[in-house]
Amino acid sequence: MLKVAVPNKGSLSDTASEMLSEAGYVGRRDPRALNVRDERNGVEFFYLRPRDIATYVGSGALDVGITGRDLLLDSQSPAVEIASLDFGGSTFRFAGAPGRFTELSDLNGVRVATSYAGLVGAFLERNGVDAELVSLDGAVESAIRLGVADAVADVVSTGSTLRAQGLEIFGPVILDSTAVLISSSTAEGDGVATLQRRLQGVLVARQFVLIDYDVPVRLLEAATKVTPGIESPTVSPLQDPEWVAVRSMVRRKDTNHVMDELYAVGARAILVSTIHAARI
Ligand SMILES: Nc1ncnc2c1ncn2[C@@H]1O[C@H](COP(=O)(O)OP(=O)(O)OP(=O)(O)O)[C@@H](O)[C@H]1O
Ligand SMILES: O=P(O)(O)OC[C@H]1O[C@H](OP(=O)(O)OP(=O)(O)O)[C@H](O)[C@@H]1O
Ligand SMILES: [Mg+2]
Repeated sequence: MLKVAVPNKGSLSDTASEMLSEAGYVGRRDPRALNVRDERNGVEFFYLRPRDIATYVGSGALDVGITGRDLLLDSQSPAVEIASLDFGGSTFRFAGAPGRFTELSDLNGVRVATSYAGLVGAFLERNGVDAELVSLDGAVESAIRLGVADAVADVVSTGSTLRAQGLEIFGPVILDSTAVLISSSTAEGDGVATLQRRLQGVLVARQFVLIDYDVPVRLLEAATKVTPGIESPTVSPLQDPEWVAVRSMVRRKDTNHVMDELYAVGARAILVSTIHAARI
């Protein structure tokens, strides 16, 4: 059985479980269950703290897992990222009192609070900065006001936590993070490939829509430039020999722009439908 680690709490847990369920796997009914066996798919899910997932997967105790790229790097585990899952996006940044710091080298000799000491320590070392790390469990933005640090390094999503504390981002981006699928460097085989393909299919179904339209044959080339699809658009004959029907996949976020452009080119009867599931 393929052993898969899933976040049991925190920002990544709901979407990770939703994606697995959309990919056809059995989820947990009891929110406190620590593991669930999905016999039909030959997978056992282990619900673990996101911070611990890279440790379990890196040790080979579990085959694959869903966690954050920042947590994977922080753990310094030998697990490897095998796919980006396109949710839980954040950046990892330094922040301090407005005007106090302008560049990375200003951190020499100061105290930096973080709950990602592995990630931040490695970044500072790579960049030749000698700062004192203060390791905290969370809510690190309070560390400056409370006097235990001069700067912080933390996850920034909307930036509202930093703003609320009156702190200002400075210095380079430490990391762009997202939820990722990780595997033990030794894990391979059909189970992992199937899981990866299924999750990829969920991403495609979430990110793309299907667009259908009719267009005069003489305008086909211009129209298919707007909707080139993933491989190539499907073009079908219509009863009227001067018109064809076209079907193509389009990024969901571009839908309305694409419809406007198609209409301007001369396409008509433009219909958009959602994709329920996909295997690309
Ligand atoms: N506000 C956020 N928006 C998006 N992703 C986030 C956010 N906060 C944390 N993450 C991501 O979630 C992962 C951290 O998981 P974690 O379980 O620690 O989440 P959490 O929300 O901090 O939970 P908790 O603080 O309750 O432990 C990291 O990969 C991080 O990049
Ligand atoms: O940029 P924002 O949208 O404000 O999000 C960033 C905040 O979210 C996370 O905090 P969380 O709620 O996980 O609390 P924690 O610091 O205790 O982990 C993170 O540690 C930041 O503090
Ligand atoms: Mg947190």
